[in-house]
This record gives sequence, structure tokens and C-alpha cells, in this order.
Amino acid sequence: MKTLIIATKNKGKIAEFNDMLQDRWDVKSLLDYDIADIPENGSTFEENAAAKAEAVASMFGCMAAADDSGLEVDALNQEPGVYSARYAGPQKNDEENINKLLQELKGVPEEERTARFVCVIAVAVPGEKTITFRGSCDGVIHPVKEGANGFGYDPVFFLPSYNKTMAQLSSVQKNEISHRGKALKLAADYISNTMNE
Ligand SMILES: O=c1nc[nH]c2c1ncn2[C@H]1C[C@H](O)[C@@H](COP(=O)(O)OP(=O)(O)OP(=O)(O)O)O1
Ligand SMILES: [Mg+2]
Repeated sequence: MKTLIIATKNKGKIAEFNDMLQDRWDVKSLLDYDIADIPENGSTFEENAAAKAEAVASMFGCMAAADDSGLEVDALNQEPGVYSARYAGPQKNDEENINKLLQELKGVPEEERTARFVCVIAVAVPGEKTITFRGSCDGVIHPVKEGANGFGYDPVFFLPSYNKTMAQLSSVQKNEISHRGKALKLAADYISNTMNE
């Protein structure tokens, strides 16, 4: 089985990539190697995903993928966006990020709490142009945390069509509808074709 390196240290993402890809590839992440954090200085998900994928592709001299993702909240002018991981500070704590988000949205009525998760997957090959794939998933920011599955903002990301938060879905259900599942569906054929060249 061929190895696919994903330039991430996020355990929640790694679990989802493993669930979706383990039949196809031997998925490795930055937690399997001793690699320093790659800076995310871009202003778009595409820039950050490309920077992470390219840094790792050049370190290993082979194809690497990366995921840059986050939450866009309409009532907050699409924030936290690319800053989602660091919303409450550089320590990147999910609990603190959720608390800050709920505080910012205090008093905002349900119909104005619309949001979306966005995921951009970049695939980089040394010496070639990096390609990006984008997926998104619409929801509403729930005023209280519910559910224990998933990671990040999942406990407050409410899906009206399921009457559940993302954290109340099984991993199979989440991967079918999530921003990451959608971006990966678009990326998988390109990864597979590029790997076999
Ligand atoms: O499915 C998701 N369910 C809930 N929350 C999510 C999801 N997908 C992204 N998110 C949130 C988590 C984090 O606050 C930010 C990603 O930030 P992002 O920089 O892409 O990832 P990260 O720094 O945690 O790991 P890394 O850069 O090593 O891949 O968006
Ligand atoms: Mg990051």
C-alpha cells in the first residue's frame, strides 16, 4: 500500500483522514515525524493549505497533502475563518475557542447564527504547481455544546436537517456531509493519479 503524507498535527483531522482513506493508502501525519510547526501566514485557506503541503513535499521530496480549515460565521463577518484554531489565543484550545464564539454571539437570534465549515485540501508535488480542492458544510451556531464526537467546533455546529450538532453524528455520518469529506472526494482522484505517475 502506498503512503500518503498529510501535513497536519491535528488529531481530529488525522482520525477523519484515516477513516476515509485507510482502505486506499497508508496515511501518515506530522505526528509520525519530528517536524516543527509550519507557519500559517496566509489570508486564505488556499494559501495556508498550499504552504503546509509545499513545505512538507519539499522536506520529503515527494507528494504531500495538507488541510486548512475553519469556521465562517455570518454574523461575525465570516470570522474566525483562517484564524479558527487560534481564535482564543495561540494555545489553540478547542474549549476556549468555543467559549469565545458563544460569547461573541450572545443575544444573536437563531436565524442570524448561520455559519459554514470550510476545508481546503492542497496537494503539492516537488517542482509542480500545487492544486487545491474546497468543500463546505452549512450549519447554525448552537448556543450550548452538545455531543462528544468529532473535534474543534463540532459541539456547537448545529445541522438543522439532522436536528443534531456535528458532534452528535457518527464519524461515518460526519464524513459523508462534512467540508472535509467533500474536499477529499474532489482531491482523491488527483492524489491517486499523481501518485502513480
Ligand atoms: O471538522 C471540523 N469540526 C470542527 N472544527 C473544525 C473542523 N475542521 C476544522 N475545524 C476547526 C478546528 C480548528 O480550530 C480550525 C482548523 O485550523 P487549521 O489551522 O486548519 O488546523 P490545525 O492548526 O488544528 O492543524 P494543522 O494546521 O496542523 O492541520 O478549524
Ligand atoms: Mg493550523
